[in-house]
Amino acid sequence: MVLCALNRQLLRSSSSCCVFMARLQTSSRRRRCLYSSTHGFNQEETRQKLRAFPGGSVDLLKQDSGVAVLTINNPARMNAFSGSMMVDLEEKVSQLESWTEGKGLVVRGAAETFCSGSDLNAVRAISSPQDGMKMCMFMQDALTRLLRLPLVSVALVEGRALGGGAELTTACDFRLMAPGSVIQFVHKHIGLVPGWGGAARLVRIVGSQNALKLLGGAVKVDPERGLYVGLADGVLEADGDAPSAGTPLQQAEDWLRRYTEGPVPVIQAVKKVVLAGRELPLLEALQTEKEVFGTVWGAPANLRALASKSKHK
Ligand SMILES: CC[C@H](C(=O)O)C(=O)SCCNC(=O)CCNC(=O)[C@H](O)C(C)(C)COP(=O)(O)OP(=O)(O)OC[C@H]1O[C@@H](n2cnc3c(N)ncnc32)[C@H](O)[C@@H]1OP(=O)(O)O
Repeated sequence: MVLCALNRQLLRSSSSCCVFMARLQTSSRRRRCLYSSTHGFNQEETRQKLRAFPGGSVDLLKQDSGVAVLTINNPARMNAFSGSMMVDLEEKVSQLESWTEGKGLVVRGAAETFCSGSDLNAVRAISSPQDGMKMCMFMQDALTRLLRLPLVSVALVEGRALGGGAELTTACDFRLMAPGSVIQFVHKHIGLVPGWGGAARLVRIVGSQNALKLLGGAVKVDPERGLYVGLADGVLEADGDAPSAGTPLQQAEDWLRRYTEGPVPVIQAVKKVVLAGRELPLLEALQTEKEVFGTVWGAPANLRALASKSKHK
């Protein structure tokens, strides 16, 4: 009887793991958005509404190394997200979802500061609660898909990452902080809570007690505290201390290289199996791991490695 139940569970998990794999592999335009009309959400309609709040840009540089750089670019507003930048972000995530040669991603802000969240002028102008919710759902979808990219991603935090900017750092696999930088979930100070998925991701990164402290206390997280609570994965060298270390972007790319060195299909497979382990119940995660394993077993990188005599350190 137990075996039958397990078989039924495996069958159920097999179908949902295929859905998970399909979600990872469908082309970006066909990818299912987190929200639909049943939630009162229409992505194209929201895109048009957001475009009514112009300013700044989100720029994407895809490099031959397989590492892309996404820059939040609105320095006159401390890289605050205008409405059109939210649309830009979603479009760049779509491009990255279709980038078959991608292995890594650095997310950073222009002019040596990260991002100060939503453009408060746009927030004030987004009058109706319904439109506020649509912005929230639009950004939750974009940031969830950013985190689900089959790329190893790192947020390069210089200056300040505030509000939605702090939430954006949690939509990357890792966070590197420059000396003097601050990640602060300031939402409480404006009578809000995170809305772009930052609370759900923060609990998974630092645990519920630390998340409650960082949100409830709107705590200024400097590099030392970031390392202590597990929000930061590394601290950059200060410019003057080690000129050989290079610019903050060079340091971030050097740091990322150890986790993206290798064939594209293998690095993408690594991210997919970790994603499954992070998001799925055990049996579905195991099924997805099996599916992903099947894509690399006997593939060129595997056969080349088996044919070579070199020992792996
Ligand atoms: C779910 C996300 C959430 C939501 O949408 O509900 C949010 O993210 S709400 C926004 C949360 N962010 C903030 O509350 C940060 C607001 N900004 C500041 O606290 C300061 O500007 C700071 C600390 C980022 C920088 O202070 P500093 O004194 O160094 O510079 P200024 O304040 O003079 O800022 C320079 C210039 O940038 C404009 N600015 C900065 N942040 C924003 C922003 N979020 N929206 C719009 N504009 C912003 C600021 O107004 C200055 O412009 P100026 O024309 O000189 O007034």
